[in-house]
Amino acid sequence: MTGTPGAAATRDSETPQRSPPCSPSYDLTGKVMLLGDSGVGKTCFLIQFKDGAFLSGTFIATVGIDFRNKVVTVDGARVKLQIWDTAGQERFRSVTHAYYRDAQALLLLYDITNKSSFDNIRAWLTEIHEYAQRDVVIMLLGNKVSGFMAGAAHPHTSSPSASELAPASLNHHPGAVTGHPSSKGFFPVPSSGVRPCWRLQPILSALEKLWKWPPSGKAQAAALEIKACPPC
Ligand SMILES: Nc1nc2c(ncn2[C@@H]2O[C@H](COP(=O)(O)OP(=O)(O)OP(=O)(O)O)[C@@H](O)[C@H]2O)c(=O)[nH]1
Repeated sequence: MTGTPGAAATRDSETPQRSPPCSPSYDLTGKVMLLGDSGVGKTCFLIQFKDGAFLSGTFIATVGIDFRNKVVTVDGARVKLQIWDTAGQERFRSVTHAYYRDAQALLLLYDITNKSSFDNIRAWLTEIHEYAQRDVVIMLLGNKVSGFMAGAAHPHTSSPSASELAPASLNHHPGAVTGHPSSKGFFPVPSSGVRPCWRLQPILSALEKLWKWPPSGKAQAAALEIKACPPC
């Protein structure tokens, strides 16, 4: 005789008893990565997204990679954003490259007070084109807007043109994304133009919803180039 005493036997013709499936607390999920030089504010950006707080104090560089989830409701759908914070330091690049492949959106940050962080955008784009999906949406975000006046010309938007950044497909959002107190009154605005692929739209809408911090004030953002949706 085989079998475990007391165990319910199940014949092929019978449907096994299963516990009801857990209903996830979201309808859609999207993987988003934060990229950019060390010190541009990626970790602060993530903390601001997740907890609505600005991480001030001593700068502690990220080691490797970390992520946080945030569920945002967009048009009645619950979108779970899995936001990955990567280390900006060169020595961790081989670790972070492995995570690019299944990301739907990449937020590429630079520090508007640090020109080299902007100049390095091109190098970041080269890496992105090598390791990320071809149709990934890339958004360029200018951080640390302290002292930057709403509507004023952005220090670095005049230098690179869309064609200079090509073949990257970017939405350019200078803004106070990390919520530093001196940056209040600014936030990136959604770009207009070609709508991204329908598959990515809920994820982008969720991101844009998160960006609407703080609720008052607006910064004018220049859309350098907008990604055309490849055929699905
Ligand atoms: N003035 C100002 N400082 C900021 C802002 N965002 C971040 N910082 C500061 O910039 C420093 C670096 O921030 P992090 O978020 O740790 O930078 P990071 O890009 O994650 O750096 P790595 O982990 O090395 O890649 C910290 O001292 C922050 O307090 C901002 O909007 N304004």
